[in-house]
Amino acid sequence: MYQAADMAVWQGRVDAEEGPLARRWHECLQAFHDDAPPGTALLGFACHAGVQRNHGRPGAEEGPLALRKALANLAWHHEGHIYDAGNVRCVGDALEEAQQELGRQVTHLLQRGHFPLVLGGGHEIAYGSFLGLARHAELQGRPPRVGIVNLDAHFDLRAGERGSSGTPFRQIAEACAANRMSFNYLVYGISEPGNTEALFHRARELGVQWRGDEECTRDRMEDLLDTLAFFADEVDWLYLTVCLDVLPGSVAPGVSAPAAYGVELSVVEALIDAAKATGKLMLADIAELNPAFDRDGVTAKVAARLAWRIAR
Ligand SMILES: N=CN[C@@H](CCC(=O)O)C(=O)O
Ligand SMILES: [Mn+2]
Ligand SMILES: [Mn+2]
Repeated sequence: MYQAADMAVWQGRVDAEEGPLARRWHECLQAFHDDAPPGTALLGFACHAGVQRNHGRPGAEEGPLALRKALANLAWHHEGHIYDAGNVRCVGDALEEAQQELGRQVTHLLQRGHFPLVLGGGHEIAYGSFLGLARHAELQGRPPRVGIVNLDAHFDLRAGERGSSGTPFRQIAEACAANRMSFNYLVYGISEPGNTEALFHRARELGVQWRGDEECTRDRMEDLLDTLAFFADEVDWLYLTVCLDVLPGSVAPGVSAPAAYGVELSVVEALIDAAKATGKLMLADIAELNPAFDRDGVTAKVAARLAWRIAR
């Protein structure tokens, strides 16, 4: 179900005596409308049905609201327009409908020249985001080669009849095969204890590229960035998806499955910057923010910092 933006959420401190350079997001963000000039469009995906189906800890349906509240007070260092394009809300267990609706909204934003930044929501967000990008490609009349860059402790390539937060990239792989699109998937931060051998096998079968959490360190940055650059060279468009459980549990406790090890924030930010620097980034989302398990709002703040950086 789609809900238009509730601009009452965008509240915070006003430093009026400092003039226009002291503005914050809540003062600059605009409600999306169909004739809005191209900009970054925030779209919430209020959903944890996939997390529930995946036996995780529910709470991520409140993620978009917590993320907006954390973004509201951040300093505005941005050029251009940023819009709140509302929420897609999952009703009960109607995950498939919610993903289809998310896809429609993402396509709508892309067709009008915007950069959609989708705020989750469980990682089931990825299937809906991708559907939107794939439909946009179809409407453009040429199927581009799309590369998916996932920052995540998990492959999320699980098998099974029903979709969940553990299956989106396997579903995307199947959708690509059905539409004669290549499946190009690169994951940074894979935890070996957090993914079964079956998942590593599936990743190999599908030609997935990955770097483990222990490899995603500052002293290996050159390799990490080279890998991203080679990957980006082979595709026309990039879709960046950030699963907050890629970060150490001490940095991001407010997720369904906090990481024992995790990738440090500075590495995550460098990878985000590198994805942006390719000039091919069409779409991004931030998944798994779960305010019910957050500590002092710190995970929401980290998620907001990443959204801030993506939008910059
Ligand atoms: N989106 C999360 N997916 C993970 C969750 C792992 C866990 O709950 O421990 C997965 O299915 O592997
Ligand atoms: Mn994960
Ligand atoms: Mn994930």
